[in-house]
Amino acid sequence: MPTTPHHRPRVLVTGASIAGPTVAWGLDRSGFDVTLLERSPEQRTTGQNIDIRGLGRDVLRRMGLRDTVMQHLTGEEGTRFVGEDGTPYAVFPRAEGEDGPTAEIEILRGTFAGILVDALPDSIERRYGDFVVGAEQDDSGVRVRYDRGAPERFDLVVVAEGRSSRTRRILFADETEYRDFGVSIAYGTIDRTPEDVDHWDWYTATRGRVASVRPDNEGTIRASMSFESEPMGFERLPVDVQLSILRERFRGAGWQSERILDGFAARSDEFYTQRMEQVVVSRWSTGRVVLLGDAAWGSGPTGMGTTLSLVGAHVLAGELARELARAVQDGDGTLTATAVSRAAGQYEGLLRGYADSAQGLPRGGARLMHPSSRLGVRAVQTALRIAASAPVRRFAQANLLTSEKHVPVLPQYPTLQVV
Ligand SMILES: Cc1cc2nc3c(=O)[nH]c(=O)nc-3n(C[C@H](O)[C@H](O)[C@H](O)COP(=O)(O)OP(=O)(O)OC[C@H]3O[C@@H](n4cnc5c(N)ncnc54)[C@H](O)[C@@H]3O)c2cc1C
Repeated sequence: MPTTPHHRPRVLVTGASIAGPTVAWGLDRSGFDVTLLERSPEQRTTGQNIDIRGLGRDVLRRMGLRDTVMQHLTGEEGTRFVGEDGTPYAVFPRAEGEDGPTAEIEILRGTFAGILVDALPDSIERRYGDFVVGAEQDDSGVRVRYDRGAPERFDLVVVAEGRSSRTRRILFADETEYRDFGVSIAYGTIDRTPEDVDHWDWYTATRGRVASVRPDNEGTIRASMSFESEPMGFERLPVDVQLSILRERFRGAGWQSERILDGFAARSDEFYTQRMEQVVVSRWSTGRVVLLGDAAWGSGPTGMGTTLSLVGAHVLAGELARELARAVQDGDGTLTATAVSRAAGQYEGLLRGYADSAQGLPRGGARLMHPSSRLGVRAVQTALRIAASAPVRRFAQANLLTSEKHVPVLPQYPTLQVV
């Protein structure tokens, strides 16, 4: 259990979604004095289905949260690839311990972030509605400047601000590269009808267009539409312009396209778009500032972002806990810059290959799932039909449909285990 250090190093964690609360929880338990800062004025509750796979499940267990999470699943029973009339041609059922397109643990992002934040003890200071505008380091710490609040000093800053992290743009601009996958995606919530089923139904049309609908546990349907395109700033356009581009692009696409478009327009406050691109940062820390989660390795949607965030947060907290325990043993618990670098190096060493393999789609991979011709659509259908057939399914799920490779052995961190 945590020793009480003479000095509780002060840590600022920015971002209260998945990675931020998880690392904050672990650091607090290990003897750090944690402040969790979220830019949004209140906890963000939106977001669609996210998957928790593989090692992510182990982290949940260690945190004692698995049972709570299992009570809040979306209820998705599997994934069906369907033709224009809605008839499935390849089906991947959800199965315990198996990670197909529908993972064993599917939960709405806002629900999961809420569970993580609710698990935080009162000893963690939570602040909403401010963000970092600058950070200067010296031998003994980091001086952080905010948009609104007065500057403060910390021993360490963990940046868990998601894919478009502002603090990363300030401090890691030269180390960051963005890899474009050639696809834009639109997400929204639409009304549920009696015809809807509890499967994720996925439809591939010609001209690089894909649409899907999936159930949630709130009585609505989560829909998405993606299309192959050159980067054109679609994601930054006003919502009404995005909606009309999408309508034009999906004209004649068939299946439930018109229904989804109407649904997006009806609930435009829940409509948002995302470019499929991967953030690649050549190093995840600079001195006492460490990147974590989508801020460090984000791309999407690969189905692995949440798992990686859980695992990364657990490892980073665990490695910093080790360094703090050593600093307490050897002195007054003051965390030197060398100790922080050592922990950050261990964390990057364990996570880098895992994150790269999970987040980096094979070249052309996203485009392959968005064929342009009828022949291309038929080729995708054939590949999926084969992948869904027993006994290929188990192999495919382990090797093709999920890209979890270079999986590290999760070290044991005594302070991060409640059970
Ligand atoms: C609103 C929302 C909806 C999402 N919807 C989906 C989805 O439908 N499907 C899916 O697979 N993934 C979705 N994601 C992404 C998914 O949560 C991540 O891929 C994954 O869980 C990794 O989480 P993360 O904590 O690293 O980053 P994110 O989940 O992206 O969280 C980053 C957090 O940091 C906050 N933040 C941003 N900038 C700052 C700043 N400068 N200072 C302080 N805080 C800041 C954000 O408000 C957010 O709460 C969504 C994320 C968000 C924030």
